[in-house]
Amino acid sequence: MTQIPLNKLVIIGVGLIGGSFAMALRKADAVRHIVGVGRSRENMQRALEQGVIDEIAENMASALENADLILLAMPVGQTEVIMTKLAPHLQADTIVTDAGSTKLDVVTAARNHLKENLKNFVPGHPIAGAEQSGVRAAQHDLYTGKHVILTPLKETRLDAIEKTSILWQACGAKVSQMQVEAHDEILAATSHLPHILAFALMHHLHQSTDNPENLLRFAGSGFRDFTRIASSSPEMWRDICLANRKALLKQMAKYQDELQSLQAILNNGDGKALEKVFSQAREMREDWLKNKH
Ligand SMILES: NC(=O)c1ccc[n+]([C@@H]2O[C@H](COP(=O)([O-])OP(=O)(O)OC[C@H]3O[C@@H](n4cnc5c(N)ncnc54)[C@H](O)[C@@H]3O)[C@@H](O)[C@H]2O)c1
Ligand SMILES: O=C(O)C(=O)C[C@]1(C(=O)O)C=C[C@@H](O)C=C1
Repeated sequence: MTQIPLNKLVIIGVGLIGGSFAMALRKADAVRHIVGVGRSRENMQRALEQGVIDEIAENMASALENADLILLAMPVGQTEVIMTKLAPHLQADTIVTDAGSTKLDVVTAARNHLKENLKNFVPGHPIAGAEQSGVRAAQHDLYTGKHVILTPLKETRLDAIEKTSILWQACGAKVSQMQVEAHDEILAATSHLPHILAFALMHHLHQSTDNPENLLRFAGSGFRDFTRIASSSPEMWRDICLANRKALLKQMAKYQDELQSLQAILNNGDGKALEKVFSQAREMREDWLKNKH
């Protein structure tokens, strides 16, 4: 009989991401017992009833006792407080990993709080998700075929990285490694900027009309595609934008330059220049779709 990789898994923040990790590992027969640590009693009760977790933690000490692996899957703004709470109860061989969308802030919190257990910390980020949140939205196949980026520290134990990779692979994901700073720069461009643009567009429309129903009555699928991610959790995106604000502000400044350049082209009625920009943009997107793996 093959050995089950995890005897006890602890999920802190049993929402879309933590819940989906639990469901995927259970489906893969990779875990025996799952304990959830939560903020809202209602969400935790639902997680228990859905069979996503086996137990709601009474307190951090009992939750962490004999844990093989802890996944932090709450909004990144909660990382400091959670690390402060879990650090005193960590056992020497428990792996701690996370799913946060930003990495420098999370790694800094780990350096501040995990002390001798820093070697057990494997920072991670699944590039998979949705605009819905809460355990109700969790799915066992959320990570199938998706990338997971690990940003291990120089102190991280190799076997902890290996184990975390194996677990994400058991969820169906493709695991890569990256430097923390590179991660935050890249994700500012491909995830954080698009989200802030989608929120900004909806907010701009909200501010620009007294009659939103009338304005949006004939909005079509293009509008739906562009604004889907503006339905995402405001709390989660507040935390991400603040945590990665340096890289995000750089992207926003460049994006404003792009808009200004398009404004000038339009002012000049320069159809040739407009078509050139659109062609380059389309080509890049088509190549990405073709090569996506
Ligand atoms: N949603 C996405 O698309 C996506 C993708 C990749 C990574 N992430 C990251 O994963 C994490 C979770 O995102 P999500 O989409 O699952 O959010 P979510 O809102 O669905 O779940 C987060 C859960 O954490 C709980 N929580 C909040 N504060 C807590 C605390 N102090 N202690 C314990 N539980 C607490 C909330 O009650 C909620 O159930 C975030 O850090 C986010 O940046 C999200
Ligand atoms: O599909 C979505 O709704 C997402 O926003 C997922 C998405 C993204 O692609 O930007 C959001 C945040 C993450 O940290 C990773 C993935």
